[in-house]
Amino acid sequence: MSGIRLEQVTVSVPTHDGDRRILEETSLELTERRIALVGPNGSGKSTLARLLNGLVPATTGRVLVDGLDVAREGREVRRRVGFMFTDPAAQLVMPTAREDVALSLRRTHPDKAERLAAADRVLADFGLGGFGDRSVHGLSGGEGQLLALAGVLATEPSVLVADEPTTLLDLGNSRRIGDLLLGLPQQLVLVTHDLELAARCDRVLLVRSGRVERDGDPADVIDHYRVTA
Ligand SMILES: Nc1ncnc2c1ncn2[C@@H]1O[C@H](COP(=O)(O)OP(=O)(O)OP(=O)(O)O)[C@@H](O)[C@H]1O
Repeated sequence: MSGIRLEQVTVSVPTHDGDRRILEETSLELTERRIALVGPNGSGKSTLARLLNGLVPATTGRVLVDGLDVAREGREVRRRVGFMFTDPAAQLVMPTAREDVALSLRRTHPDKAERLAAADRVLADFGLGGFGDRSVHGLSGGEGQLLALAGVLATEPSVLVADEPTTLLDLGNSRRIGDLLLGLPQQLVLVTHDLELAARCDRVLLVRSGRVERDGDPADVIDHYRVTA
């Protein structure tokens, strides 16, 4: 299992009346396979998640993934850390489903014909067998999220960070994607408002007002969140 380490990390953003701290000093060691970040809107969950692949830079402190400093070795870190957005439209960039997955396979399959054939196999593995020629814009929310997950996993990341991946989905698709994510062999860092899903993780962090307020056993942390929400 890979290891994520935050060393005295803060995040501040510039505003019209000076810098605003959106993540207070945070030090963490994340080694469990499935980790959920829960907490109120605007508490800093996405900020914490985005630090892990450099989408948000640390203002002070360091973020390390498998010993690699995200600020210095961003390229190598992004190879290891896949990121899944709430809205699949944010990450589906090619015209068709096949081409979109193929884009993720560039490194492992330099030959184009082989790459497209491999993309079809990936689509079939995700239950999207007949979708190769479909436009990425014409997919339903659940199909789009499945395709986004197929694409990010095709890059063979050792960590998957998923920012509210089930928020836009109906109950059935939400379960399907949730089950898929929790069953992955990779380390998963999941931002979610779905407390049932969070409860199935190995560790839960409650983020509130830019700090990790509780951290540990899912049932304990979720109970605390419920009574203090
Ligand atoms: N680039 C930015 N510039 C200014 N403020 C920002 C920026 N990014 C985040 N913030 C603010 O930082 C706070 C934390 O945002 P963040 O997106 O991390 O919260 P969150 O817990 O993921 O929220 P939600 O559950 O609503 O998605 C919010 O008040 C947000 O408005």
